[in-house]
Amino acid sequence: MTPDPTPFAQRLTERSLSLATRLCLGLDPRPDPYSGGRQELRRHTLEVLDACAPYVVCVKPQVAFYEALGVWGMQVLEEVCAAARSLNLPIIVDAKRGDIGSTAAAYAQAWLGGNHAGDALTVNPFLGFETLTPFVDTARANGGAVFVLVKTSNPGQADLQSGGVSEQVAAEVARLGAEEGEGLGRVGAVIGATHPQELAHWRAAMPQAPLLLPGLGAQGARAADLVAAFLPGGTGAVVSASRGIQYAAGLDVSAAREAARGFRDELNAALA
Ligand SMILES: O=C(O)c1cc(=O)[nH]c(=O)n1[C@@H]1O[C@H](COP(=O)(O)O)[C@@H](O)[C@H]1O
Repeated sequence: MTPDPTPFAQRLTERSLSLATRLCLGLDPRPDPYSGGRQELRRHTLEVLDACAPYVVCVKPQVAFYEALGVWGMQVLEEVCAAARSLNLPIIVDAKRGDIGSTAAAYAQAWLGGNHAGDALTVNPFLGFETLTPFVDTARANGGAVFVLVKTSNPGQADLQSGGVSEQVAAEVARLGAEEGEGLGRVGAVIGATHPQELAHWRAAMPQAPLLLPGLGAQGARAADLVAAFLPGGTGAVVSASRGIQYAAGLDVSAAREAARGFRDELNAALA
């Protein structure tokens, strides 16, 4: 698979502006709702992708949901990524990887390398900034990007992410972005959409970072509260929802489409 040569952030911006959307479709298939078994899960997930594609900037499969289904699940992930590619949808693989440098290099090769499943990857900085290098280098070589966890959406994030730790990670993201030159770079940041009062701060701290804001819908974040995360012109950030779209009304694919359309419209109205 030949990677798209256009830098990832540019792909996001172009698609965002041409389709007037800032929504990222999370695809996290859970086994419970499918009385028809695995094939129903596979078919439904692909149908939701197809139905929602016109309303979203990009797609974000969380790999845990596919890993939990074993080898078969990983094949479904490959299918989801192949379908997204054929729809020209940028793919953020949400795997939150991080390890010592040599292992990080293997993770980077797995998720961002030549046979990559995706274009961008969420990465965990807990093992130190030196361990981000293989991810950033591999993303650079493939036109991809990384999204570094800076301030996650969950209540328990405060245990480890307060006390200046997130500030240090943000400073490193900003430093890496500055190395890239002008404009949005290939090193982005994850900021939970559940922290609306902090968004202006994080946007200013990482001026060149594309931001990924998860937490819309099921975790209680609201589109109207997220404007401060965006750059002028309403670019520079994408907001993701998973359960709130795929399972908006059971397994009803039309309801998933309407949920995606609704989130898109709410984000656009907030930014108008
Ligand atoms: O990196 C992420 O996407 C992420 C970071 C974060 O801080 N919080 C968070 O919820 N996520 C992911 O975003 C998705 C949220 O799913 P929903 O709560 O169903 O919309 C899941 O795939 C989470 O793993």
